Amino acid sequence: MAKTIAIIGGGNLGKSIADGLLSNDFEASKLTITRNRIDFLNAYKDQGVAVTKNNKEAVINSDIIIIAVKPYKIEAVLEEISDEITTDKILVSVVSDFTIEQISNCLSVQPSIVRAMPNTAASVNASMTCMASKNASQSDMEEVTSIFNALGETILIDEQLMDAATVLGACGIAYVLRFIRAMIQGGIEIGFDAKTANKIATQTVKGASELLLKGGNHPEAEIDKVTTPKGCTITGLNEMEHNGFSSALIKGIKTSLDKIS
Ligand SMILES: NC(=O)C1=CN([C@@H]2O[C@H](COP(=O)(O)OP(=O)(O)OC[C@H]3O[C@@H](n4cnc5c(N)ncnc54)[C@H](OP(=O)(O)O)[C@@H]3O)[C@@H](O)[C@H]2O)C=CC1
Ligand SMILES: O=C(O)[C@@H]1CCC=N1
Repeated sequence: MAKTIAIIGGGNLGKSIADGLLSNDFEASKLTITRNRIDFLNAYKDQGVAVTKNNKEAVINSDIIIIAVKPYKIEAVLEEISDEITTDKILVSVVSDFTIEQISNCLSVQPSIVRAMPNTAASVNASMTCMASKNASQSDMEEVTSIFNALGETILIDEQLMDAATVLGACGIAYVLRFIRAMIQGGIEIGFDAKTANKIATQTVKGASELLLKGGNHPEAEIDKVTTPKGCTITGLNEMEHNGFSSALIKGIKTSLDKIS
């Protein structure tokens, strides 16, 4: 990760990426972050990151440009920086619902363009990042992959699945957090103080994930190990299903996808 990086749009996701990079000992002096309200980036400035409103300057000074503005702003930003984009730079867009072709159409020259869909867990190096490209050279793709590998896990997908990746991986953080919050609320109702319920719920979610990530089993195989016949787990689990637990999640995921596409 020796190249210089600009994050255009230092908001929630842009800052998560910056936090992940800096915690991986990426040199602050090689990172530029832009946004309009640069006061909100003082913590990065204090660490030696270049903080500016000037997108053109950020692009000129950087090898890899990560665009992290809201979808309705990307066209204007690409038009603004188009003259500064050269073919030796790598353009990475984490913007949802804006295709590689649309990005390409906003540029006068064609650098390697990569669409990446990380999530806010990039800040703690635990992102799931789905990536797609059409024109990136192998070495440019390796460069981008190494950045996102440092921030968590990466997989290459067909660009057609990028909206689905946005829902499952990026929105997914919110779905899981709402699940954890409900666990905590339930934990408090059955007797724990909020802090203890939070600790038990979060570590249990981490443990369940690790069982799948490290053990490689299907979730139901692990559930079978917990459900004693006539026991409290299956009784509670079935009550959740009677109330639409799995169905609510699946419907929510489909509704999120309908909203993007
Ligand atoms: N948040 C998430 O979990 C995820 C978001 N995404 C995608 O990432 C993108 C950013 O989302 P998110 O971080 O949530 O949004 P935010 O609104 O938090 O961040 C966007 C940032 O862009 C800045 N900005 C606006 N206009 C410009 C400009 N002209 N030049 C430079 N910076 C500008 C804003 O700064 P200011 O407020 O100072 O104007 C703001 O800090 C979106 O396209 C979203 O779809 C993808 C995956 C996950
Ligand atoms: O909710 C949104 O629109 C964005 C896309 C992925 C996460 N946040």
